[in-house]
Amino acid sequence: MRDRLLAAEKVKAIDWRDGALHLLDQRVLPFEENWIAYTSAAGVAEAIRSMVVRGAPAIGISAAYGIVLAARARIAEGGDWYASLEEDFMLLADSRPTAVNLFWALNRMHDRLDRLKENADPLAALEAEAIAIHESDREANLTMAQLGVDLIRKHQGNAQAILTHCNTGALATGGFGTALGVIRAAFIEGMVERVYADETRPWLQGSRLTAWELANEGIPVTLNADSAAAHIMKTKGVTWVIVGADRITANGDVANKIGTYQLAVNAMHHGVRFMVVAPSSTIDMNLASGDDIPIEERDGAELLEVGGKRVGADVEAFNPVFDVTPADLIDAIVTEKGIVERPDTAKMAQLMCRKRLH
Ligand SMILES: CSC[C@H]1O[C@H](OP(=O)(O)O)[C@H](O)[C@@H]1O
Repeated sequence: MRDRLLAAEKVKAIDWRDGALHLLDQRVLPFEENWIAYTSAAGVAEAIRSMVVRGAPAIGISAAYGIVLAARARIAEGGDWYASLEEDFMLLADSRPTAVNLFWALNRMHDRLDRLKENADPLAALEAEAIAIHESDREANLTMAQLGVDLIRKHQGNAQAILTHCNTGALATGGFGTALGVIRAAFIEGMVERVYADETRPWLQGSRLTAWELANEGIPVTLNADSAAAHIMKTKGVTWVIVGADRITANGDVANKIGTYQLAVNAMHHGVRFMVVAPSSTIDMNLASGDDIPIEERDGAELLEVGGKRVGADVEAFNPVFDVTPADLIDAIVTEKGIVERPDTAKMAQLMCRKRLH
């Protein structure tokens, strides 16, 4: 199956080349495909904050390359570059609060720096680490896609209709996608009749990004309002809700795009299985439960405007962009280390002790 999946890799959001980080500007997709080149940590931090690049794994990968850019600049400045680099680590860490992949990637880059051998070339080491983070996410995507398909086969044989939320595809990751990677693989294996994609207000990752990715590959996708999801589960033969994650805590609670929690409640009510797909870089064993996850609130203008056009009255707008789904509403968490069905603290701890499967 892996070869079939590799052949299906079409879109990418991140490109490290000629010593610069090139990001596909996701604020203007699907209407424009515009790449922006970044050569500074400050630029990458702003790209993450303003969602030029978004998606938990993609944010972490971009931040890792941001540290390479920062180290190059600090070394060129002269002086104690190691100390001054801390400022760039903090700048990138402050870009968005919820996706733990950002902090996982920055910690991994810092750890590489701290393990530098005497007389080693710091730039070469940091660049190799960032590329390894990128490549390992791509590999994790492929492993999770195969595991997710096996899980669907185990429970359904064929997945008639799947509902998904936000964008968890190539645009949110280092390659094939997390939840959307499972959906892509299931389609390739002839197991998907239709994908229902929540538009995912207010930033419209579903209608602008997921619908674009799936339509480009001939995967049957129907766009729906977020508020139609429960009715679709009730009337359209949906067998799985498959979503991504931005942070999974030690007990299996999952922070993901706002609207995920209500999908899980509705899935439980309608007997629809609920799958979360995320690499282990999304698992934060330092947090006991989802109550401790910082939930990003963005500018209310994102609710009051679409495409720069006002769509709401002049009132205060509350715009939390993530919510937390409790573990007891989740049927399975699929990672590159394996699957946890009916997650709990003990099972999550066992998972994190495992090696990657591929
Ligand atoms: C592959 S995980 C993508 C994850 O990130 C999204 O959030 P955002 O678009 O705000 O970065 C959403 O929560 C997705 O599930």
